[in-house]
Amino acid sequence: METDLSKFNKEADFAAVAEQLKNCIEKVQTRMQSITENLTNLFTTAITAAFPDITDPPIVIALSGNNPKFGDYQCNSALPLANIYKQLGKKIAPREIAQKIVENVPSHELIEKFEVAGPGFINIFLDKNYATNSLSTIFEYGVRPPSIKKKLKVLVDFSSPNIAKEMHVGHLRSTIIGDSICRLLEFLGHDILRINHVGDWGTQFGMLIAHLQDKFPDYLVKSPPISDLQTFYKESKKRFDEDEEFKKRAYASVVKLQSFDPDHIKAWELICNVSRKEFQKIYDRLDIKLIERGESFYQTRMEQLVKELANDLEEDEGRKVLWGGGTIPLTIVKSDGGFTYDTSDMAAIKHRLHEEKHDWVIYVTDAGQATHFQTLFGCAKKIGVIDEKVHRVDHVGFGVVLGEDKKKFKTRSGDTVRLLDLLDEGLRRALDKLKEKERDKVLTPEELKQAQESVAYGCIKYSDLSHNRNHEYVFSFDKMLEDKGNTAVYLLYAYTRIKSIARTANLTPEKIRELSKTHQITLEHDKEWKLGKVLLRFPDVLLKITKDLCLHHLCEYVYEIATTFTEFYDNCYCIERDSVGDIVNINIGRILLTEATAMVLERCFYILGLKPVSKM
Ligand SMILES: NC(=[NH2+])NCCC[C@H](N)C(=O)O
Repeated sequence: METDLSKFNKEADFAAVAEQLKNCIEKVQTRMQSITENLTNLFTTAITAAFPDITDPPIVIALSGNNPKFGDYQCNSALPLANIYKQLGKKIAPREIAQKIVENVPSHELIEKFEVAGPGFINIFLDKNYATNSLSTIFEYGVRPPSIKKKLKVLVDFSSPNIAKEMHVGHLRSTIIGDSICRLLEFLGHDILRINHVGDWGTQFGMLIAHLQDKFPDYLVKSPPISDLQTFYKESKKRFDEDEEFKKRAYASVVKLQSFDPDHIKAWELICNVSRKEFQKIYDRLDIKLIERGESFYQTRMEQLVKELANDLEEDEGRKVLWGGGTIPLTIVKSDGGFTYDTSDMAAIKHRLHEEKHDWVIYVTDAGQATHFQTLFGCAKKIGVIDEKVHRVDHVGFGVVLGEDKKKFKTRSGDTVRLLDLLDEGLRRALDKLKEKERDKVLTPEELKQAQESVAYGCIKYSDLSHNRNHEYVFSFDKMLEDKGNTAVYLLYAYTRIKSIARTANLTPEKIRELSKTHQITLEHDKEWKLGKVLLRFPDVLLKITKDLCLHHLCEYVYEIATTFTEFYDNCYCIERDSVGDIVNINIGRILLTEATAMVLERCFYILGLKPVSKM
């Protein structure tokens, strides 16, 4: 390339180039490249250049199947393009289209070569040098997320149990799925607010407070002993159903509470605190961080909302409802003048999108509430609260939890399962499993305890996340504690095995990082290459999950890493020994690949809320 030096404004250009370079370096340091995104961009360029007369051409990039003959990725745009031309009355053979596309793809370090195959598939072969360099950056900068278009303010509404009622397995699912979504979006670099939208404001508080006042008249000066809120709830409910006088007082209490009468607020706080303590025990055990902002938070906003909506509300048998284009309306004001779950959700979404200016709000609840959220979103669009051009809202629904008998998850005696009991059982069963494998004989008591907790909580979280959340799911400790198949136990073991390889070779992670400066990951052997390519898909997997918020994609990916690693390890020596078992050779390139695998796994585990242990 020739440069006209007379036009070269040295300082300004130097500064511009330096700036560009700095940006490039920063990008490599903080972000990993998404192969699918890169290919999509390249093929968009190629197809628009080759076929400028087609607006919005189909860009279809997919992973090739298992046969290396078909390359690593495919562009399958030629066939649909041929169809578009056919409809326009032009006959062009798909193979010819494919050929023309290939000729127009700009050269890129990612791609070694293309092959047009069959009726017009474009097989794409990744470049090994690119792969080696890309994987090596992991040692220097760690496992990084892919680029995002814009840093978003995201609110995730999850867990959200109800005060004075039992937190049940449905809430456990919401807690696990919601936490994992937060971890993923945080890792991608978004700004996340984790909100526990607890049910702390319904009419049930009237009867609870009235009952509290009767049973512990000195509650304002002495904390009442109501550790067993369930029983307390049942007692007050019984009185509410049987005693007209009490019922009246209960209603009066709600009114007083909702107008913030200090004594009623005090009673309400006492009751909420009991539940809060119980919920926190679960969150601490599962290492879940959440900020409580319950329905009560919206009381004054609900009052305001009703005023603002005066012209949009319709009378319906004494109720005031809001239609949003769906089959049912939201009930904004009940016939007795009170507010509902709908009212608080409408006030909440307005607060979230307009006062707090979130770009994206995610609700994680059971699929049974799908209609509620559809209606909420429909109404919010209608009254201008959701602007589809700038806001994204998702209801992340999930199926019901079933027992091993495929019936609703219950204890043997038919009661709802207490979550703390469930976690305790997990701990017990995890310990049994570790003892069965005689791990108690090799681990220190401290290591054993860590392994026990990692397995117990890990298996509960993982079995939930690894199932497509849209389906119902059978809760089975036997299944989740199996050490074969896509289970937490299998994966945690796989991870410790991978970590032990370098340990056997006497190489610490620090030493391996040191070695990565002078040695390269090897991707020569078929199985090395296969594993390397799986690791490079990490950014793509994360981007895919941001679209449908289905974490099972990540679980499938983790499982694929573990099984591909096993294939590699069975075929490629990392450490060679002589006949008496002494180490005679360490293959550094393979140790590097092993460590990169462990690092990607660690990152995935983190997003899934699993805590790997290096010894198990
Ligand atoms: N904004 C919301 N509606 N969040 C979900 C609340 C879940 C509700 N408390 C329940 O137990 O079903």
